[in-house]
Amino acid sequence: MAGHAHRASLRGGTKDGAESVASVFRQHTTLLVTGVLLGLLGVAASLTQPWAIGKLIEAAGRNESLAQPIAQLVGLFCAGALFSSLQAYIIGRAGENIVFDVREILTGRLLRADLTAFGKQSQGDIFTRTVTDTSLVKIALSQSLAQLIISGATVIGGVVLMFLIDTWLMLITMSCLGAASVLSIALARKLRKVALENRDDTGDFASDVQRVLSALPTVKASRAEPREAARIGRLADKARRSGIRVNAFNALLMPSMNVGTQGALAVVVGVGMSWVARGEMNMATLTSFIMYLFQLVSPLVMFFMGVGQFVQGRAAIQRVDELARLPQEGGGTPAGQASMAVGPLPGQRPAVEFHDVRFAYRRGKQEERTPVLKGVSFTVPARGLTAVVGPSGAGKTTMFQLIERFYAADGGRVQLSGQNIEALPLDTVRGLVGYVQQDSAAMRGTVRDNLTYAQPHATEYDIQEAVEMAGLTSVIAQLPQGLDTELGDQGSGLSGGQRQRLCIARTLLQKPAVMLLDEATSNLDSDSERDFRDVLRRVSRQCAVIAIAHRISTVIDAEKIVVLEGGRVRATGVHQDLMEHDELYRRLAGSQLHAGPGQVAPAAAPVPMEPWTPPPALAIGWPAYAGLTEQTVRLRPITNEERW
Ligand SMILES: Nc1ncnc2c1ncn2[C@@H]1O[C@H](COP(=O)(O)OP(=O)(O)OP(=O)(O)O)[C@@H](O)[C@H]1O
Repeated sequence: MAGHAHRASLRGGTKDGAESVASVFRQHTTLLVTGVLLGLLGVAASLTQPWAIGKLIEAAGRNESLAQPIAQLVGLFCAGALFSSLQAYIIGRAGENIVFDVREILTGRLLRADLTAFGKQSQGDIFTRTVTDTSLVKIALSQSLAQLIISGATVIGGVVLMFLIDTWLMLITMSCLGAASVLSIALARKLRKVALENRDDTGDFASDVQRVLSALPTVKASRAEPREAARIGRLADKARRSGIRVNAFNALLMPSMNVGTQGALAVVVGVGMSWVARGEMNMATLTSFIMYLFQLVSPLVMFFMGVGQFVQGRAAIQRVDELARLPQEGGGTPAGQASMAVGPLPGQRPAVEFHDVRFAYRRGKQEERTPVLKGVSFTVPARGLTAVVGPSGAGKTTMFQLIERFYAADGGRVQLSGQNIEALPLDTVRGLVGYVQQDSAAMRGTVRDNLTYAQPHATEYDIQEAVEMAGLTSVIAQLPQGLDTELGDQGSGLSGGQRQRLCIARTLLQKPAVMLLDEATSNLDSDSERDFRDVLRRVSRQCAVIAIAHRISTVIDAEKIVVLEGGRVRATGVHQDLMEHDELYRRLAGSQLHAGPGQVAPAAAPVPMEPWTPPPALAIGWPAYAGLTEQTVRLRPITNEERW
């Protein structure tokens, strides 16, 4: 429980992600310490073995019974094997738990990352850090750390016992090992540097592969395969070269220790045998000493292998911590936000208000700002269709991103039904606002998964209604498994227009209080677009619909049109007024907005607001809004009486 509470606090708002890997490590110290203790018992068992062999040799020399020394020796072998396998299992288990927790925390922080900060990271590098680097963290914090402690203890224990056996022989051994250790430590330092370079190079390689794969049709259409293959090849080669350097230092690390131990062995055997020949040392003592020296070789090698792995793991820990430090949305307190109670939002206020809103995206490392919205003010009524038109780059989508609170305004105020959206919990804002994006975001998974993504517990009835309203019924009927047909990445398997309708249905199912449509009809054919206009009319009686429109047919139906130019509201009004008084609107209506024959001439009469009863088959089950309230939209199931 404590561990979970701790993890929750980490997810919820660690200011400095650098603590996260260390904190996870601390949660697993009990298991790790148990593993290390078992390993130390194994060390004790193996350190006693040369002593038992010495006893066996002495007993044989004295012609005594060998049964007891042999039994002792076998017992020590078995105990050593048991303890070391238990230690390996427990440390391995702790390692898996560590990597699970690190990945869980990292995923949580990535999903709640602030979009400005997230946008600066390459997705391939994020992927490498989340998958590969976390595996290295596991190895560093479990296996190599345990290996360092256990083999370190074996070496220390062996050294102490060898001192007790013969001080001079041990001093000779120490001087050989000391020289080798100095070299090994220098190599380990260098290894850490090249390991970090290699992790970065691997991240760059992964980023580029991801970049190309996500735009594969563009690559093919541009005949860029050879260029991309060469470019990715160069990055792969850079990773290969730094990988070889890592390997070279790793390869030098162990032999440097081996040379030290082998040198020590040669000297000890030579000196020891001459002492035995002169009768200054007995054979059993020399055998025990040499056995300890042999026993020292493997732990010493393991120790320096552990150093190598730990050093590489530290490079990975650094990269994971950097990623965990990504600034979080809404101050990084999503858990608190989601559970915060919100009072009812007043019903008579406009659904959305922009008051002198200013905003600039931050680009590059220096966070250079180019103003995009330069004091935008307008209001959107609680019901009805508001169209936003303007030249490309005017800031229309940016306005939507501020309403969704993907970004915070630099100045001014964005209000949802009279409340500053900065003061509302993020979860509430995103529950109230439904967003059909410009590029119709669909995902790998079934059509049903895609439809119910914002409303996972939607009933079959609601799903059918949304599908019907979005004009998807015949499309789904033709799919091999209907709603359960699998789609590929980015919803491949459907046409652009079908994907767009899928996203519209998803948003309809969410029953938002404010629906944002970013060129949502751009991929629809004329018939589908006409049907969708009918849907819009019905939906806009239930909630505020704000549509970025490039078709005049959408715009002439609007109760209000906002003309945006260069990050400023240039004019607002209805179609006929704007045609008469706004030069840009007239130009847009004549060119960029596409009119079907006979569609432009009459100014559309405003859609009446009186209650309207739809045919039962089309009722989507929207709540009858008295106003925008957390209760009606998010918390309370919709009753039959509330359905329209
Ligand atoms: N993530 C971003 N980072 C930096 N600049 C951005 C980002 N998104 C948009 N911009 C810039 O902000 C400006 C407004 O973009 P926006 O997408 O809001 O325009 P728009 O009016 O919706 O255009 P369009 O009709 O072409 O979709 C553009 O100059 C664009 O280059």
